[in-house]
Amino acid sequence: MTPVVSGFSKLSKADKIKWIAEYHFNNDVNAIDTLTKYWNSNEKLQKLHDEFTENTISNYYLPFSVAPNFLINGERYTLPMTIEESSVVAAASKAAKFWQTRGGFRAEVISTTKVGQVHFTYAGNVEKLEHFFSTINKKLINSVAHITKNMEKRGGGVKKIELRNKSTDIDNYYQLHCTFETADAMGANFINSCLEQFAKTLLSEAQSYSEFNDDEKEIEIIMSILSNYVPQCIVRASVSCPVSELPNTSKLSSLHYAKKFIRAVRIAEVEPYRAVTHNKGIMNGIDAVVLATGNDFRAIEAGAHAYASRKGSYASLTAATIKDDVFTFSIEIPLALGTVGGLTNLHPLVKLALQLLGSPNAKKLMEITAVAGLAQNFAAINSLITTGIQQGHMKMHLMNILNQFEATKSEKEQLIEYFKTNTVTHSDVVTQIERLRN
Ligand SMILES: CC(C)(COP(=O)([O-])OP(=O)([O-])OC[C@H]1O[C@@H](n2cnc3c(N)ncnc32)[C@H](O)[C@@H]1OP(=O)([O-])[O-])[C@@H](O)C(=O)NCCC(=O)NCCSC(=O)C[C@@](C)(O)CC(=O)[O-]
Ligand SMILES: NC(=O)C1=CN([C@@H]2O[C@H](COP(=O)(O)OP(=O)(O)OC[C@H]3O[C@@H](n4cnc5c(N)ncnc54)[C@H](O)[C@@H]3O)[C@@H](O)[C@H]2O)C=CC1
Repeated sequence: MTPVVSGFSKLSKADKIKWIAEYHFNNDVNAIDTLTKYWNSNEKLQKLHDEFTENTISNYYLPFSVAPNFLINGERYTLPMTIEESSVVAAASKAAKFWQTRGGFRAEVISTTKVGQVHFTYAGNVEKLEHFFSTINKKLINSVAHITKNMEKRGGGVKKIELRNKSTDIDNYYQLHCTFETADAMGANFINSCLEQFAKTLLSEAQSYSEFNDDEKEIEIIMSILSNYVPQCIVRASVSCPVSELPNTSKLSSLHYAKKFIRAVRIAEVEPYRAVTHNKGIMNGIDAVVLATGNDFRAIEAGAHAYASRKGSYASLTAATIKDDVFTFSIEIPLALGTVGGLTNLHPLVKLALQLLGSPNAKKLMEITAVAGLAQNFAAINSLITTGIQQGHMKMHLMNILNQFEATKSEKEQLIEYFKTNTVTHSDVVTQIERLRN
């Protein structure tokens, strides 16, 4: 068994690798070589990456791709996408190309309010707590003036603080439920700093509140933290066109296509097993743009899936309709994104990604990202209701399988040609490689 290590965090990078090699790889030089060959030859750049997180021993590459032809609110964009899965970028590009000749995507930010909470316990008279809160509400806001001063100049800051009584859920449990505007920042650090100060002010004011008895003064702060559930930080995006402009083939008329498409979305509205996969497809597009622009994809994922469950069961984040012979496909999703803060101004590729998008503010990035999700979902449903998902997905995945078998350039060329007219399956790729090699 690997021994317990103490002080690992304090070892140099070289010593960390030495330890890993000794206890996990039997000092195999190949393991050390794999870790070190991903280092950047530019020492300054490598140091920057080392310092993004802790105990860094190497870099983990993901492709940095682009999807062109996105027409959004009349402007043309090339989207940066960072994702490991084949066919996602191709699918986004295909959807963008399709819709750019049909008016493009429309997108609109509905609201940008974020939430944070101070969770505390208070064992005493509720009316007294409510009265106490009304007397300190302004003091709470004033106590964070040093933190909010610059944010207010940008039009942000604390919007409101409410006292919420949750004691029917958990004995003596209350919250300061606070709302914020954070301008172009995602806002986690800003909100958390404000909340921790609210908690301190709450405690100190309780100590000097003469109406409280000694027990009531013993408010206990459980925790102060922003919420990644942001149902008031919402963006909406849509595409629409006459039904007659939708794809049509000898097997499927445009009208039949539209009805089948709507049925596929309806299934994701009522059937959670389908909804989760449907929304996973949406997140293929969203996460790729979120990662490329240096945003927190865990926060985005958690918030999106919570929103998908807001009506009591997990459902589709997109909707589709036909009205007056016009097909409309839309998405509504919470996206607490930032174009400042976090890694946005630190990671050279993130900076480049934001420049590629024309240096958007947070609202514009919300619109672009929602569109990436909608486009991805359109491409996936288009495949699902026509050819099936495997045809296109496996066409894109072919190169990965060929690389797994270390196919030569000539083998690749021959097999790409062969699979132009044959469906790609893992087993047939193996058979065809063996055929070429024997
Ligand atoms: C894969 C395609 C796009 C092929 O589609 P196709 O019609 O065979 O592509 P094409 O070769 O005719 O090219 C048409 C356009 O597609 C794009 N395109 C095409 N190939 C490339 C490429 N190599 N690199 C970059 N872009 C590409 C590109 O825009 C191109 O235009 P062009 O550049 O030639 O003017 C299509 O089959 C498709 O959209 N499939 C859906 C794929 C998908 O959704 N993948 C996600 C992974 S599966 C999953 O995770 C989620 C899912 C699907 O389960 C969700 C759900 O169930 O809802
Ligand atoms: N639960 C969660 O989601 C948590 C996330 N985080 C992390 O926090 C980071 C995001 O926090 P932030 O406070 O956004 O980042 P941050 O603290 O790095 O930077 C944001 C700061 O930039 C400044 N700023 C400059 N120009 C601005 C403008 N135009 N608009 C707004 N602010 C401007 C403000 O001082 C603002 O507070 C992410 O890295 C995230 O992963 C941290 C804790 C918890």
